[in-house]
Parts: sequence; C-alpha cells; structure tokens
Amino acid sequence: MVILHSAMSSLPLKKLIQPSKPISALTHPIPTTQAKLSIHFQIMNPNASSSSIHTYQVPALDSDQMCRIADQTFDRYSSNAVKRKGKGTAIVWFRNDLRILDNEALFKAWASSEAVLPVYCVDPRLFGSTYYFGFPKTGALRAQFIIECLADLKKNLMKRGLNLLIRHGKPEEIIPSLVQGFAAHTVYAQKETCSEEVDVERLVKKALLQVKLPPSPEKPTSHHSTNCPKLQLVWGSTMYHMDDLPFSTNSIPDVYTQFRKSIEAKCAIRRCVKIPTSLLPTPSVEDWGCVPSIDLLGIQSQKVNKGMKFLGGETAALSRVFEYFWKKDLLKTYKETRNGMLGPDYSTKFSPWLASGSLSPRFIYEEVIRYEKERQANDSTYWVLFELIWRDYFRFLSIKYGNSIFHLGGPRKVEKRWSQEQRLFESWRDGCTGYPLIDANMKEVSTTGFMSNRGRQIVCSFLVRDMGIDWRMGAEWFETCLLDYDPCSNYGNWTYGAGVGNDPREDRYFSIPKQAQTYDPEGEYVAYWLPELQKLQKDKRHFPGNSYIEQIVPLKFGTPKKHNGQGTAFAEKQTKGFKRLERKKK
Ligand SMILES: Cc1cc2nc3c(=O)[nH]c(=O)nc-3n(C[C@H](O)[C@H](O)[C@H](O)COP(=O)(O)OP(=O)(O)OC[C@H]3O[C@@H](n4cnc5c(N)ncnc54)[C@H](O)[C@@H]3O)c2cc1C
Ligand SMILES: Nc1ncnc2c1ncn2[C@@H]1O[C@H](COP(=O)(O)OP(=O)(O)OP(=O)(O)O)[C@@H](O)[C@H]1O
Repeated sequence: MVILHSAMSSLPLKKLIQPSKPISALTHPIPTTQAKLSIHFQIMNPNASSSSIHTYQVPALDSDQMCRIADQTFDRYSSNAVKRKGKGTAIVWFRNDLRILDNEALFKAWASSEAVLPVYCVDPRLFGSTYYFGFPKTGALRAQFIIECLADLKKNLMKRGLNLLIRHGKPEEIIPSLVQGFAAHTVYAQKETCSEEVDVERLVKKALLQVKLPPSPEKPTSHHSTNCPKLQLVWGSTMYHMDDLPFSTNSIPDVYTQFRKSIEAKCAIRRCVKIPTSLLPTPSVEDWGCVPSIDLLGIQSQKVNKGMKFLGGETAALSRVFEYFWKKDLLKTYKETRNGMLGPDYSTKFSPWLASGSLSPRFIYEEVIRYEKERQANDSTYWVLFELIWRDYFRFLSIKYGNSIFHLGGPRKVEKRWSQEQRLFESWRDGCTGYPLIDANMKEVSTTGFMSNRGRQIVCSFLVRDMGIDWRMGAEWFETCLLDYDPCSNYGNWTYGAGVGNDPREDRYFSIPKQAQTYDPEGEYVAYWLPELQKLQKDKRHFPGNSYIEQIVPLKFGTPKKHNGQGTAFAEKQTKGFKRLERKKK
C-alpha cells in the first residue's frame, strides 16, 4: 500500500512511499512523425543509422577512433621513470574511480608491491532502494553505464598486462577474503565522503583486523604477533586535493564565492599521476569473474531511443574530452552556450564520467591549460574550471555537513512545511504537469539519464516552490535516474535549490515563462521532447493552452491568465524585459 502525507508530517517516512511505476515503465514511445528537429539530430550524428535516428551517441566517434584517442592519451600520461620498490601483493579496490589515468590508488598499489590485484565488488546495496522513498537506488541507465565502465576498465588494465577481478557481494566480505587468499599487505582505495560509503570503508577496515597473515620476511614480527593488512584510503575525486586546502574541512567557507576565491588564491592543482606502461606481473587468479549483465543485477534493461546515449568507460571519457575541446573546438564558446538544453554540444557532458571516476578532473584541468596554450584562453576556457570548482565545493561541504545534506532541513536546519502529495509528485516525475518546459526536461531525464544544468534548476524550483513538494522526493528521483548521480553534487544542489543549503539568495525562484523565453525562445527543446507541440507556432509551444494537458498547479508567481495560446501576460512582460536586456547589451 502506498502511504503519502499531503502535509509535513513527523511520522517516519522511510520506505513508506513506493513509486507507483517502475522506472522501466517510464520510457516513451518513438514518435511516428519525423520532426524537423530529429532530422537536425540525424544530420548532426555521423553514426546515425535508420534505426537510431532519434539518438545521439556521446561521444560521436566510432570505436576505432576512440581506442586511438585513448591510447594516444595514455601514452602521454605514462612514465617508466618511477622504480618499483615494494614487496608482496597489494590490492587496488576500485570504487568510484573506474580509470587508469591519474589514479593514485592504482599507482600506490603498484609502487608498494611486486604484484597488484585489481578488484571491483558489485555491491548489492547499490542496487537496492533510495533511503526515504524507496525508489530504485540505481536506475537501468546508470547501471548500464557502470557496466560499460567496468568492461572498459578491464580492457584497459589488460592492455597493461593486468586484469580486473569482479566479484558479487559486499566489499567487507570480499576484500578480507582476497587479502587472506593472496596474502596482500595493503588494500588501496579511493576515499569517499558520504555516510553510506564511509560505513563500508569502516566495515572493510574492521574486517581486515580479523585477517591474520604470516609474518613477512621483510618485516619480522615477534613470534606471537602476525602481520596486519591495512586499508589505505587515497584522496582522488576532486580537482583541488583535500590536503592542499587552505582551511580545515570544518571551516570550509559556506559561500561558494568565498571558497572559490580562497582556493584559487592559495592552492595549486596537482599534476596528474603517471603510471608505467606495463603493470605486470599479474597475480595468478583462477577465475577473474565476468562484467555483470544488467539482468544479473536484477534490473530490467532500458534502451535509449531518443536524445543522448552516453557510452560508459574511460576510453569514451577521454574521447569526449578530445571531441569537445579539440575536434569540435567548443571550449572557446562554452560560457556562452553552457545554459542550453538541446543536443550534446552546448556543454561538456563530462559529468557521467566524472561521477563514475572514469575521468579525472585534474586531467580536464591539464587539457584546459594545453588548449589555452595551443589555441586560446578566454572566459569560456576558465569557466569550465569555475564549474569544476562547484563540484569540489559540494564534495568538501559533504565532509563539513555530514548527513545533514540528506535531511529535510538541510545544513541550515530550516524548518518549513512541505507536501508529499503523490498526485503532484507523479505528474512532475512522469512529465505530465501541463508545463512543457518541466515535462520535456523530466521526459529527457527518464529517457536518457541526463538533464542540462538549466533544466535541473528549473524542475527543482518548480517542484519545491510551485508545488511545495518535499525536495528529497525530487533528489531521490534524480538519484535513481541520473547517469552522473553523485551524492555530494546532487544533494548539494537540491538543498541549494530548496533554500535549505548555503545559498546567500534564499528564495531562488525560477519563473517558467522567463526561463522559457530566455533559454528556449523558439520552443525547439520542448517540441523535441513533446512532439505533439511541433505542429504549434513557435511562440505558442510553452503555453499551448487547450491543445496540451491541463496545468496541474498554478505558478506561484505569474500564473498564466490566458489559455488561448497567445502566451501569458507575465510571459509577455518577461519577454519585453528580455528584449530590453538584449538591446542594452548591443
Ligand atoms: C538539482 C540539481 C541536481 C544536480 N545533480 C548532480 C549530480 O548528481 N551529479 C553531478 O555531477 N552534477 C549534478 N548537478 C550539477 C550540474 O547540473 C551537472 O553537473 C551538469 O549539468 C552536468 O553537465 P555537463 O557535464 O555538461 O556540465 P558542464 O556545464 O559542462 O560543467 C562541467 C562540469 O562542472 C561540474 N558542474 C557544473 N555545474 C555544477 C554544479 N551546479 N554542481 C556541481 N558540479 C557542477 C560538473 O562536474 C560538470 O561536468 C545538479 C544540479 C542541480 C541543479
Ligand atoms: N551516497 C549516498 N547516497 C545517498 N544517500 C546517502 C549517501 N550516503 C548517505 N546517505 C544518506 O545519509 C542519510 C543517513 O541518514 P541517517 O538518518 O541514518 O543518519 P543520521 O542518523 O541522521 O545521521 P546523523 O547521525 O549524522 O544525524 C540517509 O539519508 C542516507 O540515505
């Protein structure tokens, strides 16, 4: 039974609320009429076949090109200068760092041993349910993306003479038994910051205390003591290293601008870690295990039949950097295009690879610097770094604020009434609110696993401010759907948008007419995702009146007065404002 509260309730909500439809039920049929925009996409997509005219592969390169680019990049980032001095076996436990380039845990495992055993644990908890509302914790599209990342990591490790051992189960059970079996002295892994992941680290550490290894000849111990294997956690998820911050994590500035200015003035970004071309010898393993299939994870697969299809893995990640910076030369205009919503080129699309760790933010930084030297430096080239600092900021804040980023009142413990009305939430989730801008964005995220930054801010504002819905319902739905789901960036941005985070502007309201006019003035984006709007005149697509579904709630500010397709009084006012601004700029 589904229990929902129409007003703020003090009852424990955990697991009471289930989505009424599984995510797999949220795919949308391919429209029968071939819209102009889809043709535009087809022309843009060199790989489009007649069966995939509605999809755009990111990156849009074939597999040979991608392998070449990845190999060339690996060559630039390989070094045989460091001599290996370690003894015995070390394990590298891959988590959200599914890459070879600039992977400090992998480098340290190699340098401190004679043989490295790379391991990935398919942890069933990642495929359970979200905390409060019981949505799938990892939706089908992200699961597929992670599977692709694992297959690619295995392939790239094999190119260096290693392999990837894949086991199904909890790391706290798998890792200690491997440590015992291989007599590994150390397990290296990337440090995480949120409680679910930190709990697993603690459990692994605890379980390692029970492992008794025979004393090693290099480190003689007294006759009754044994050698204790260690878990070494390595920092690796941010562009600025945590140890280089000019403040302790407890005193990180709450306001982004202060954080950014301080780190830009006082810290440098470390160089990427280079690893040798060969990581041999390979430990002898009877069964390396297989990259899981989506069925094996108990998830119903979902095909992307429209919009962007992202390819998982480091090879694709490095190729996307090459494509965006060098091939298409889009970095020089990023700042002007970054607020777009349609197609692969308005922004970098690096986030899915950053979230899985198949792309290092420090590598992006070095590529920006190379681009600035070889092509040009301008506001746009800097702005990618500016955005990556937002990512760092949310990661570091998750240490300072702990679990409060997941709580209703957020880091500021704001007390406010929220609704959990399921009818409203479902209309938002399924893209049936009657507001094309909201509906198009929500259909995009459930179909592709991606939504633009502009779209995310708009749908967040609509859910929390126009509908008054508990922001955690939105955040958990994003947790299910997003390819780039990252607890720090997701919950950080949601608390920000819901006014319970550290935004100096507390009431961040995104007016739909204004956003529509500014960011989709021709209605191209909404018509792409809602083909029924294609037949309408461009100026009617955002407020189509009776030719579209009824609006589920009025807007908090500027409720449309007319439904005759002429636009709203508010929209017209906003349009004039927008035009005035444009004239001023000229
Ligand atoms: C409600 C909401 C939820 C979000 N959830 C996530 C999430 O789970 N994972 C995630 O990676 N991003 C999240 N973001 C941030 C942002 O929307 C995405 O990082 C961005 O849209 C990804 O597209 P891109 O790679 O093309 O970004 P670009 O515009 O090309 O930016 C380059 C990189 O900068 C970083 N970045 C940009 N904006 C932000 C931001 N606001 N916060 C943190 N990092 C940023 C990302 O790593 C991004 O890949 C969220 C934003 C909102 C408003
Ligand atoms: N990686 C993650 N992704 C999603 N949610 C996470 C992640 N890590 C932690 N959480 C969330 O953190 C929260 C932990 O909440 P819980 O209520 O158990 O802790 P708490 O007892 O409130 O913590 P505290 O003792 O710090 O107040 C949950 O909401 C959980 O879903």
